[in-house]
Amino acid sequence: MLRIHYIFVGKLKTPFWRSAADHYDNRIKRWYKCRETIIRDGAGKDPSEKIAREGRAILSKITPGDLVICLDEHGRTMTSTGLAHTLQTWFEHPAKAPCFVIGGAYGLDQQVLDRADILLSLGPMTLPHELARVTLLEQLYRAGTILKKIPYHHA
Ligand SMILES: C[S@@+](CC[C@H](N)C(=O)[O-])C[C@H]1O[C@@H](n2cnc3c(N)ncnc32)[C@H](O)[C@@H]1O
Repeated sequence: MLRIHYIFVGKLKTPFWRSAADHYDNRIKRWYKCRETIIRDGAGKDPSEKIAREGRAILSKITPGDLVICLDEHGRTMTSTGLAHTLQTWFEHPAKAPCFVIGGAYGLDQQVLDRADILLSLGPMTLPHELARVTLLEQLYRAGTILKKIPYHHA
């Protein structure tokens, strides 16, 4: 089964984000073996310390088999069809599995961004990390339906 790894900072605490994420996650899991790594929100009041602590934890969870895709509003944008086809090419790389990384409230540490193979933007506006997570999952579900020719994406 094709694999996807997620690294997310913080648990989804708000019930409606949790429920929306589960909705797409349960569908994606029919096709792909998904592994979710949750990084604890960095303790402390100083945002730069939090980001640095979270960054170290994220880097420690990335394995050599991960193709690192950091979600970042300054990254490259793709259409949903483009993501589907790109996902297909990532899946064809036998030694690597796509690993999607989403930061916490203050974003991702520069060292994590530097480790990324790809920076992927969901659009130029800044989303709360919970919504970025749900949007990513919906787009991965959509990509799966495009690849499997399931009538969900009507472009
Ligand atoms: C609240 S945002 C952090 C914003 C912060 N200003 C920054 O420097 O990144 C939390 C996380 O959600 C993700 N995110 C938010 N908006 C995004 C977008 N438009 N495209 C891709 N990822 C986004 C990123 O992974 C980001 O680290």
